[in-house]
Amino acid sequence: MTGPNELVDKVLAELPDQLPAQRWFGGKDRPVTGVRPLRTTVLNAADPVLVHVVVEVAQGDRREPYQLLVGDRTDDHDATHDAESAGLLLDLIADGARVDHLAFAAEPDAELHRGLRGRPITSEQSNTSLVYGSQYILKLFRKLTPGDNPDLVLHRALTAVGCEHIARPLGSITGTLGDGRPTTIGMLAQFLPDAVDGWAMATTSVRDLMAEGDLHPDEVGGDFAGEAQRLGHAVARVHADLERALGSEPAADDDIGQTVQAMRDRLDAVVEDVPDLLPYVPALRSAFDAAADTAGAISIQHIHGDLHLGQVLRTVQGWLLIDFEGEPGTPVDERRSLRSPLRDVAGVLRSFDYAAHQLLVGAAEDHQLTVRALEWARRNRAAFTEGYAEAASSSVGDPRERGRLLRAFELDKAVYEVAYEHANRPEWLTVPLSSIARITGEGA
Ligand SMILES: Nc1ncnc2c1ncn2[C@@H]1O[C@H](COP(=O)(O)OP(=O)(O)O)[C@@H](O)[C@H]1O
Ligand SMILES: O=P(O)(O)O[C@H]1O[C@H](CO)[C@@H](O[C@H]2O[C@H](CO)[C@@H](O)[C@H](O)[C@H]2O)[C@H](O)[C@H]1O
Repeated sequence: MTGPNELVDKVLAELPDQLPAQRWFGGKDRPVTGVRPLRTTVLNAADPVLVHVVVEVAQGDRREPYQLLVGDRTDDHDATHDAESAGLLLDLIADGARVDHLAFAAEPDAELHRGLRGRPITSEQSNTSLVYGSQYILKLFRKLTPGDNPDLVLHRALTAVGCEHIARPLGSITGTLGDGRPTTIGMLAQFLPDAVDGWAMATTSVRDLMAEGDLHPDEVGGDFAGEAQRLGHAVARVHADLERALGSEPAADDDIGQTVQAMRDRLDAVVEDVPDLLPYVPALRSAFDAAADTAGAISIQHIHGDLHLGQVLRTVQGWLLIDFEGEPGTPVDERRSLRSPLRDVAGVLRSFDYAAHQLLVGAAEDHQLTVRALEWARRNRAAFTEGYAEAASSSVGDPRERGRLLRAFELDKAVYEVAYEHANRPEWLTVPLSSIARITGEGA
């Protein structure tokens, strides 16, 4: 039998080669130059061996902490793939256990069942989520950001005001990184077994449309516009609940100036890594400048920060928003700051564009399908903004009346996506790039 220390040594020795293949590893854009353990905590010494490890991944000057769960039950020693090891984590939360620097806790009024086995969800994303029966989902944040994770903070705030469009938070795991700051490393929430994510629903609708080449989006059975409008209601209500829970304030001229400056800075940074963006830089800059000149009075508050169709779930009780962590590639202080809710609206609008065009990636040019994709995106974007306007709080108002600012947020998001796709899914780079070409009118 291999002991905890030997296992950890083996895993750490193999990690530099294995990281680039992990969906959750956010540094695929440059080589891993080193991995060193920061904290190693044995959660179970034997049968199954379960060790929590915080590692620091170095990529040249960039150094970032990630968490691993190491075990002896699976060939790759990733204990998140072992049902019994995953079950131990839930039991530790239910028990309110403390092991070394790790504090496991249930939320104050949550009554948790022990003894359930856990399985990783198949659609692995930036983090690793484990599902227990049809009851709970535990998200283990892979890249660790010192401090309370906005996902947990905003879920708690929304629960406190009775928000109906989120999954209830049920527990947490907190650790301590190098500087001694408590850091959220896991969040347990109510699992919605009947949920279908918005991306799956939207892309099914697009597929149905593409299969009926000569019909328009409002003529096919899988029309999504009604759902898009209801999603608009849900997003507006979550914004109103966040405002009720945590307040809002009018943005000062400085804030708008800084927001637009951050867009320009992001553009400068991304174009360095992705020269394909170069032809669009002048048009992007003037769209950002136009937003600065015309922003007028805007209200800022806590927002979702990375809203897209993969972050919304359709359940029998309506649309829910998940994953309030913000963009994984954005500095955490910016993610925790007060921002315009129009940013989230822009995120969903981008997502409709993605859903419409993803089937065309790598396919031969087909005029008919290109026109249908544009029609689908236009119809659903309009339905979503209409729904949002119907339910928006008075401080946010109708996004359609903030055209230039919304366009700038959309383009800024598309620039972020260029960086994200370059680092994670290079074959998808054409999706945000062709959107930028369309929106700025600079040709594809
Ligand atoms: N409460 C929930 N009920 C059902 N499924 C969920 C729930 N929360 C998340 N999921 C599923 O897990 C996936 C990943 O969750 P998410 O919070 O977006 O993690 P990540 O930060 O890794 O992107 C989602 O796309 C969704 O399919
Ligand atoms: O869900 P995450 O927090 O991991 O968000 C990251 O990954 C997303 C992709 O999984 C990425 O979203 C982009 O692709 C989506 C389709 O897969 C599309 O619906 C979104 O509009 C588009 O932004 C997201 O940007 C990234 O932060």
